[in-house]
Amino acid sequence: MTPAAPQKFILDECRSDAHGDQVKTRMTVNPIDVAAIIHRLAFFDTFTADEKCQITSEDAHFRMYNPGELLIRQGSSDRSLFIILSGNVAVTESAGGTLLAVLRAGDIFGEMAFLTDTRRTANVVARDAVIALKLDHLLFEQLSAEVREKFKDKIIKKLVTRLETANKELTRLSVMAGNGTFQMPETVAAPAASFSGKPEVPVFESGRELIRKIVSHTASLPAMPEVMIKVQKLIQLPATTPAQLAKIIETDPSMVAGILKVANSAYYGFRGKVSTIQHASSLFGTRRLAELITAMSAGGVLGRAMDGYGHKAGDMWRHSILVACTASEIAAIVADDILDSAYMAGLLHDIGKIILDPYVRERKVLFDHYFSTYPEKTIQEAEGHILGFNHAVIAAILCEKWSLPKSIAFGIRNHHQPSSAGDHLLSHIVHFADYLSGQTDKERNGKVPAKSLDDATRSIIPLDPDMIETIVKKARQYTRSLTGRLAKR
Ligand SMILES: Nc1ncnc2c1ncn2[C@@H]1O[C@@H]2COP(=O)(O)O[C@H]2[C@H]1O
Repeated sequence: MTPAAPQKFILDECRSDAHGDQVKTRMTVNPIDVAAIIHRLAFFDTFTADEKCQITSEDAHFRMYNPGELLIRQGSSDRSLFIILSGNVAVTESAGGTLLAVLRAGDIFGEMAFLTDTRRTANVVARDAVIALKLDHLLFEQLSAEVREKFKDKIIKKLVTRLETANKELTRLSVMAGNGTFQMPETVAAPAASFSGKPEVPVFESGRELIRKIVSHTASLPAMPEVMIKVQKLIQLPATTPAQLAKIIETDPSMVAGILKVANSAYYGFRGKVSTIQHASSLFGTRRLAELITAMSAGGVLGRAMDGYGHKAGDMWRHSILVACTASEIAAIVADDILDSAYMAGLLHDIGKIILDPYVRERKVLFDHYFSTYPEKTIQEAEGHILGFNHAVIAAILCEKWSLPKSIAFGIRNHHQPSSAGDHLLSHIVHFADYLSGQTDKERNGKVPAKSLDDATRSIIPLDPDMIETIVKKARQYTRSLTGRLAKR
């Protein structure tokens, strides 16, 4: 059956002006095109050709929206119903910016306010160029009783499908949170959305959506500290001297004090008091000085308190320095050509947590419940179950933004499952260093679950117990000399 094409057809293109107000431009569109779209959409398959013609009459409101344009604002009180003819829209909720759904051609939205005369429950934003049929009450009342009934049937079907999707999402979350054995806490197991108001329970984006969101917002990720950038540039040049490195920090009194404190610590055991940065830099030499400045400059980013992970200010910085030193001590034994990379990868191995912290905090109830069910599980296992990926995976995004060498990004990416990195030595070194540092953390704070050492790492880096004891001792002293305290999570 061929649908009757409307006689005349006008599209309103909506744009935001400089003040953010919506302005409409009318444009004529080939009616055959829209009639063809409507004919293809399953949504209209129960409508007769005459009924389709009624809908696409000259009074109908077909609209075009640009990518990013707001079709519905949460809390507003208009009551139109929308049917997407082409393009995609995102349904989000204002409080946490959570993505509730992505709707496509043939999907209907705005039915909640349309049916119940309540305020809009979510925002609806065009993801790309969208053409939609917008039916307000006036237009709806002008349609024949049969057509109105068919619309109502479609709305009911959509609501049923949406409820099924919400139920499936809840089941998926509970399965992800523990291979089907982990039960969601009461508050989370409640129905995801009542459709008569705000969702009672937060509906979180899937792992894939979350990664997409993070990747599309890289501008908001922390920048590499200025001092670190300068050090990285200088150490690429073979002729760089300790004095040139010292110049970077000599106007920063807290950095100078930090370097002098390390120079006078038991870890280095230099003879006599070191009281100038020039003296300290000549004693340290280029590589050690570059490491120290890098570690200190990372304090601003790594030293933040992280509510989601329960790290107090300074906790992660101390742990990172412990892993950095342990990794470079291991590299000194097994591959001294990657000493610098080992230190850097060790220092930044947990940097993905900085990006994930707000999302972990948002899902705190899930994490708390996971750990109360499985106290021996590690944070990366909890992330895998709840988010679908762990912080090491997400660290690669920041490594790219900071233009770090690919090998460092790869070593960080694989530090929790080094066997997936084959014989990539840096991945095994960072894993070994994190494992040994985890033991220090556990000694200091019994609540930290023990990390296990991958068998592949054990055979690729066969350290004997004496070597391990020496490495751990040196790394603890080094961390103490830099931070004043031992690493503690
Ligand atoms: N979880 C959800 N999944 C899909 N669409 C939704 C969801 N929550 C709200 N919406 C749609 O977003 C619209 C916002 O305006 P209304 O509240 O009128 O109607 C709402 C629904 O059509």
